[in-house]
Amino acid sequence: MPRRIPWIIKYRPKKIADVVNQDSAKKQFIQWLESWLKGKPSKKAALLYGPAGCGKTSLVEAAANEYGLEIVEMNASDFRRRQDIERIAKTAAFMRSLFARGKIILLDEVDGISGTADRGAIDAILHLLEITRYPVVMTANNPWDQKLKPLRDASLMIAFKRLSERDVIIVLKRICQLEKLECEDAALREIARRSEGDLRSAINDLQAIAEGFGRVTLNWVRELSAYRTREYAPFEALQKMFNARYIFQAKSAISQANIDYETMMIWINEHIPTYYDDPEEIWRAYEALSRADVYMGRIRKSGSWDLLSYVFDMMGPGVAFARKIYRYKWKAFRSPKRLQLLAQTKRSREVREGIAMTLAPRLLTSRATIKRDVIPFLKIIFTHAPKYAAKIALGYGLTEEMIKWLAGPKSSEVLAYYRRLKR
Ligand SMILES: Nc1ncnc2c1ncn2[C@@H]1O[C@H](COP(=O)(O)OP(=O)(O)OP(=O)(O)O)[C@@H](O)[C@H]1O
Repeated sequence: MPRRIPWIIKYRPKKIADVVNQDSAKKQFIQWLESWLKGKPSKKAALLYGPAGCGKTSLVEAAANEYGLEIVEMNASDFRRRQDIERIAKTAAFMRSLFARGKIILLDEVDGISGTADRGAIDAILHLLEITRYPVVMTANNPWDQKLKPLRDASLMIAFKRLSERDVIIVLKRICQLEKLECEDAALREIARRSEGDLRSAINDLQAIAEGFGRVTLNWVRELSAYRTREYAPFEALQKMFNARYIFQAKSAISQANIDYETMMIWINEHIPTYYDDPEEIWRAYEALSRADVYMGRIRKSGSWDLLSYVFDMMGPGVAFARKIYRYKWKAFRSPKRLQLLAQTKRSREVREGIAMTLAPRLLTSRATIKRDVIPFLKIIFTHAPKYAAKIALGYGLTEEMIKWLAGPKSSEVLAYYRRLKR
């Protein structure tokens, strides 16, 4: 599959003038930025707020481009990690060296913090504002949560408007021209109407249709939205994914499965050989799935959820288009063995977890250590020394279910002593 650049990246505004509409926001922002560059900022931070996909981040990027500034960026999921805030704070506090470029510190989606009940993150940002030598820009869809009041008070508040259908159509038309795409006006109007002013989603729809069908017609726009409105059971999602004719069908089948994407990955992993029998197709499908797994690993490590779209690209289209030619094949996709095993052992794993949770605070060690080092010893004691085991169970407050789990065939003996002691 050729490497695909998302159009929201390819057609990001490069200059301030490319940011459609938002004249008042642009004016306020540039005045504020210039006050910084002259060394006399009116406020240390600006908080750009407004609906999704209306140009907040785009304006910051375009301005940075025009003024030759570097963007140091963080998004809300990073705010919970203190060391990251400190890393930014250090960057912000250091003197500008002779050759270093000026910087803008961008804290995207600060409204993500309000849900975390994390006062520490707000304090860390306020501290950053005290020491910064660079302009700090925050963005939010909804900055009105009570928890964000200290940030509002410390910032110049700049409102962005929801883009009109007309604005959205202007941008879509430009992209169609640059991509030399055949586009029906009615189709662009429909994409714009459905986007409700979110240009990001409108551009993504345009790209999905263009790549799927080569032409942008009203019919294809309707087809795409019909695909979006359903949830699929996993076996149904696999059927649709493997038999998809178009990239967007494979992708939406996966993203609309009614299970989480990690479980979906287990389903796909098990069923690649169910669907494919050509070794090269199997190899290519696993290659794509392993890339999805690599992206998932990066998301888990860094919290960069914007990579999730690539996970879906690899799991869905990547696996489905591993085929050499298109042919419809109906296959029965059963629940993966690994999931069945996990379901069978679920209760047992819960009891083991319960023992670890009960013992960890008493033995002043981690749950992992209890599971690794302590439980195996307890099992030996519970199966060989019932009287002693009963005393341990009583002393540590283990439940009868936990005793049965630890004692196995000796359960009745240990329980008899335990009940006697309890009386
Ligand atoms: N006013 C605009 N003019 C031109 N392009 C825009 C505009 N608004 C959005 N876009 C396009 O949509 C994409 C997403 O926009 P952007 O990241 O600026 O949205 P945002 O307002 O920061 O949204 P969010 O609150 O969801 O982060 C950009 O890459 C750009 O291509």
